[in-house]
Amino acid sequence: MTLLAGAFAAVTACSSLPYASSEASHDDLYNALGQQQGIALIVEDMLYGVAGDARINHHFKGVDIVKLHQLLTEQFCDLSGGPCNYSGRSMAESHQGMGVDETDFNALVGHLILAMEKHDVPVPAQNRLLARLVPMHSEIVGH
Ligand code: HEM
Repeated sequence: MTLLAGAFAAVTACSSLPYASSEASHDDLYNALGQQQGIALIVEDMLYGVAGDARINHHFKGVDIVKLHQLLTEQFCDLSGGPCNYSGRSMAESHQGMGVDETDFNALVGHLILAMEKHDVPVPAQNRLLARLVPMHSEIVGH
């Protein structure tokens, strides 16, 4: 298991903890990610990481990356308590038939972690965003 996958597994194991039980901490997370502009840069770097990763970039062949960047930015903004409403498809619908496995999932999350590191997002805030992605795992992997 890679270090990053291990880190994600640790987050998964802790996902029942009350990370963000109040609206205030939602807003804090949005701010810690650098608001709209910071999130857009994080998503951009994550997608560059994905594009350069031969383990997973075949999944993204032919995908409209500008649109994907816009939807991911909107989704993370929404999830972190920012002033956005995610307008894309459900995770189940958009990943249906893709055959995403555990390794693919951890690889993408690894690029997200690296992008957050690059933009100096504090580790507790990184973990809070990852914890909010955990419930999507079962809709994305194994379909
Ligand atoms: C935390 C994990 C993930 C999140 C939050 C996520 C989020 C999203 C979002 C918001 C979209 C846009 C939905 C739409 O088009 O309406 C999307 C599309 C897509 N995702 Fe993911 N995703 C995740 C993991 C993965 C993984 C692991 C892969 C493959 C390695 C993947 C491959 C794709 C592809 C190829 C599309 C474009 C689908 C299309 O345009 O038809 N995703 N994802």
